[in-house]
Amino acid sequence: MLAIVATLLLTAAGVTSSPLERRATDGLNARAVAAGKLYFGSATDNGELSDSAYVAGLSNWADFGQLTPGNALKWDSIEPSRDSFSYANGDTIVDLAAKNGQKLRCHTLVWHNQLPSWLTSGGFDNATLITILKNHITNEVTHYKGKCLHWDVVNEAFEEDGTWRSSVFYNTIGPSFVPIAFAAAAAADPDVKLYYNDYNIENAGGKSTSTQNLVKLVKQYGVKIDGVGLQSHFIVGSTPSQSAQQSNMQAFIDLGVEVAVTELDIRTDTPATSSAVNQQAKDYASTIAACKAVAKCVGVTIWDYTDKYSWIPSVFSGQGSALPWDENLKKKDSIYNAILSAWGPAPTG
Ligand SMILES: O[C@@H]1[C@@H](O)[C@H](O[C@@H]2CO[C@@H](O[C@@H]3CO[C@@H](O)[C@H](O)[C@H]3O)[C@H](O)[C@H]2O)OC[C@H]1O
Repeated sequence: MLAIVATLLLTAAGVTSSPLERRATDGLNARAVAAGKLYFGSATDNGELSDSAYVAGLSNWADFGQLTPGNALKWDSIEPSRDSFSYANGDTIVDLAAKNGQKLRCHTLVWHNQLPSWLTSGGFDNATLITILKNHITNEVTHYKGKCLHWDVVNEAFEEDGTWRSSVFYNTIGPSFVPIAFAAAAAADPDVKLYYNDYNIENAGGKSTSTQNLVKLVKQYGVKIDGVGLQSHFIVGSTPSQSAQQSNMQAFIDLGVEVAVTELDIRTDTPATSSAVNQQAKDYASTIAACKAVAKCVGVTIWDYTDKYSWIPSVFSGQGSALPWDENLKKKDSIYNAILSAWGPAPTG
């Protein structure tokens, strides 16, 4: 009723909404929220924030209700020298999300990559490395206390066959580096949701089973773990089916945690053919539909929203074109509309 009165008053005053303004109430995030999810979001990075057209798209809440810093919160960025913390890049993205009314996924505290050399080459013994680990987590989580919806506490602890990954943390401390990390994060911010995050765990298999065992391990230590992040870096045409993704999500949920799709992109050989783009639209839709169908899948994040800033071509030679916006920031209608439809009806009122 209020909306009708407001519309009548605005119309009487000669103010009518353009198609663009009407559209701004609908979008990828608006549909996710209408479907009962917390957000549809995008990763971003500091270098891209000087591109005003990019920032305008990223800041559109109707499409993106959550931001994830792609690099700014990693160890080499935050603690480049021992016990010297540098929050400027992280704060820039945290402040942008707050200004836009967007939630924040904080990524990531403990990962084998993007570590400073003082840490990897320090030759620290078990006790000293545990002190360093706790100090890093306590300092960073305290700095962002109250700002993050989720923290990816530990990222990618397993090899492809599901065995523990060789890393400075595992090699020195053993598997208990994981519960130690979660305990330090929980102590620094008791309200933030704490996640384990990995790739190739979106389907049943050895790596997913090992991740389920990790959830049990953290709980056996009496330590809080709230969620598992399914990165979902997929290849066009070989993404897991919707039902495979759903049953895998459910296996985690049955252990008492929630799940989120945290880094979705679907790469193809470049230049992309029209049949690849059509298949990508179907593949995006099946992941969205899986998350929609599983109540405790809380949201979906794409790993940046435009091919202009995708990490894929720099890592997978000859591949790319993995995101719903192209290199000119132009929306790929078939993919965008497939995601909209998979979330379901537009919000009303
Ligand atoms: O030169 C480096 C550059 O290599 C670095 O690239 C980032 C690498 O990490 C990417 O995110 C990861 C994607 O895979 C998942 O497995 C991880 O969870 C993510 O963190 C990120 O998108 C790239 O930009 O960036 C910093 C440069 O100095």
